[in-house]
Amino acid sequence: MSREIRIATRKSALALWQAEFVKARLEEAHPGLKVSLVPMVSKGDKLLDAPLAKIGGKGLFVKELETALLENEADIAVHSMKDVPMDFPEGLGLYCICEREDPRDAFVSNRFDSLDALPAGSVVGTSSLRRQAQLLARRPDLKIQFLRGNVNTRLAKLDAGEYDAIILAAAGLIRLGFEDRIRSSISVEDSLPAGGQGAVGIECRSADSEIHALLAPLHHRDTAVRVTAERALNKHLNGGCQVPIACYAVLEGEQLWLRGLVGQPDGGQLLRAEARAAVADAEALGVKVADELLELGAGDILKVVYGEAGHP
Ligand SMILES: NCc1[nH]cc(CCC(=O)O)c1CC(=O)O
Repeated sequence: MSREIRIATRKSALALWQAEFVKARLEEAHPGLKVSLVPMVSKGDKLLDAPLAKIGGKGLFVKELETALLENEADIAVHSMKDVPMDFPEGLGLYCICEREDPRDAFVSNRFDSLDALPAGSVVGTSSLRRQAQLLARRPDLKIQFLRGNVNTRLAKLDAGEYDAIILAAAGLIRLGFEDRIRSSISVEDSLPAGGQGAVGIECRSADSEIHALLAPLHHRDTAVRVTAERALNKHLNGGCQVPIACYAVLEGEQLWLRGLVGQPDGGQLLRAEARAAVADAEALGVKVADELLELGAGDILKVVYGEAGHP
């Protein structure tokens, strides 16, 4: 194989880890293949200090990478599936989803072992409305304080004493070698994850069949069907990881079980729905659970959130 594969990637530690992971897997699957990284600074990284929901627009982290693909400056882009918008620009698509890492949220603290061990009034850092809604529903006494930045920055802010605990995706911590910082994993029952959490996906040009074939050994079918159902739910609710929508699918044999949740950011109300369907109906399952959430009143909650975040 004479061709080189160029991977467009953000420069954050997690993005670089994921790009290096895909590079290593590609080299392993295709001995002799040349794979290189094309690091770029994304608009989301430049705006790391502003609340994401307020600067608005899904996929802030993704756009620059897509431009590089369209302008043929790179061949593939590696994404956290949780951050990938539902729709792709003309000429691009998602052609590979790798095996999912731990999908749960993780409780990280230097003083306490778990959420339940936090004294009343403790300060918990997260800027995810999804995490905030579920935390406050269970522990209305907690104070949620805004926390952004990449994984290293967030841990540094915890260590500086600004928070009693912070909540992060377990997957990011594990990938970056910070597994020992996880004091307890929060069950999916207590904190339903964001759609796609823990999974890495690969975007490339739709016409580049040579790349599609090279990516095939990295594709993990079980993860892909689960994430397909989750993304269908998100898409139907016009959601992303910056809104209080959670969803999580698991396989029970050849049957998919999808749970979804929409919550008021203050935890006052959590709407839940779930359903099962055959793997072949993954997308329809996502739409079905989303529709059930809408019937329960999810639209009213999301209208307020989108309004505040400046969405249409
Ligand atoms: N929204 C940021 C983001 N996007 C992906 C991950 C890491 C975990 C994953 O792959 O889902 C994180 C950090 C976090 O939420 O703690």
